[in-house]
Amino acid sequence: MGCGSWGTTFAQVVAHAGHNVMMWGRRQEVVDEINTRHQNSDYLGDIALSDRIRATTDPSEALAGRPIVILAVPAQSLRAQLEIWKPQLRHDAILVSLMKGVERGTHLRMSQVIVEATGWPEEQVAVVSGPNLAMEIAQRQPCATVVASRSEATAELLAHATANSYFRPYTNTDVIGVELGGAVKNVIALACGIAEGRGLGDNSKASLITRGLAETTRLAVAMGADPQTMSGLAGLGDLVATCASPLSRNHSVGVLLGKGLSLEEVVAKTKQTAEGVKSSAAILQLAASVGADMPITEAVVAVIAGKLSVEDLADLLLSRARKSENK
Ligand SMILES: NC(=O)C1=CN([C@@H]2O[C@H](COP(=O)(O)OP(=O)(O)OC[C@H]3O[C@@H](n4cnc5c(N)ncnc54)[C@H](O)[C@@H]3O)[C@@H](O)[C@H]2O)C=CC1
Ligand SMILES: O=C(CO)COP(=O)(O)O
Repeated sequence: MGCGSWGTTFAQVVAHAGHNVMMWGRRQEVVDEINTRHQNSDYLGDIALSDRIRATTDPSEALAGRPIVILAVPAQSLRAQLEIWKPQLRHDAILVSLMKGVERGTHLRMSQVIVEATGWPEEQVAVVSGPNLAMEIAQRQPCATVVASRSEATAELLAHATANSYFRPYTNTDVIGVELGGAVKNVIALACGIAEGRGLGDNSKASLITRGLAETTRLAVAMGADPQTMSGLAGLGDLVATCASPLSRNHSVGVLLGKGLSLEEVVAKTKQTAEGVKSSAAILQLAASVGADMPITEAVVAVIAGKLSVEDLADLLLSRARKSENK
């Protein structure tokens, strides 16, 4: 459900794992191009899509009778979409989130939004998160990911359904850690992009990545996650990929902010979803509710809100009281 970069690329992953896939998209021209030319040129250039993939703008055609439903719309639109889609879902369908965000207002992770909006049991919900830049995967470059569900059997089933010659899923039952790793790395990537846009080098970015992992871990553990998840693919793995890659939309938004563009100017230039822009404040509020200190996230939220200039960001972080690294 969603014909953007990741929805389309993931459909290709599933097709290459040997399954037929029906995609739902909002725009008729995108759906037509997938069906007739086997391409989604707006998002994936001239990548050839598998013949196993078909698309429709009709949600009931996409959903009716499907045993696995994969959700790939922007995080902040998920709840409204699920309210429309819920009546068409097969009662035993497994619902899978590909999204990396936290809902504004409720501070809920995407799997929690799914459970709340559909009434589905947690055991029928899974999430996929890891170092998975869509364009690299569309080019069949090898990578790994994490498929997480409260139910080991659900995670196993989905790993089986998605594993192919270039995509290696690992299972995990720590849904909290996997989802928070994915959501917070977008905020740290914004910070790394800002540093890059300001002309700072690799020491600054490595410091942000490492301390970013420390604050992600603080939040995740306070929410009940396993700290080991944070040194895995959905934690460190995705953080490194997103903070380093020019393919990352969050990273790219940060670079433009760092170069001095206003948020409005950057948003106007950015066609695709950069979840960190909208999720960062929700993540900070969630952290405040459990007493987790997240100084990099706080600084990014202040930049996005126009309360801190990019020139002052590094000074703010460096002027904090010194402390022990491991506390
Ligand atoms: N692109 C990537 O490399 C990866 C993206 N993700 C996550 O996947 C999720 C989706 O991202 P992408 O597919 O990359 O985004 P995208 O911006 O490429 O595509 C989003 C899709 O959702 C549709 N859409 C936009 N607003 C909508 C609304 N209000 N209601 C319904 N549909 C709407 C768009 O038409 C588009 O088809 C995000 O949470 C992102 O963080 C996760 C891993 C990799
Ligand atoms: O989540 C991603 C890679 O794992 C994609 O990152 P962006 O959303 O910043 O492009």
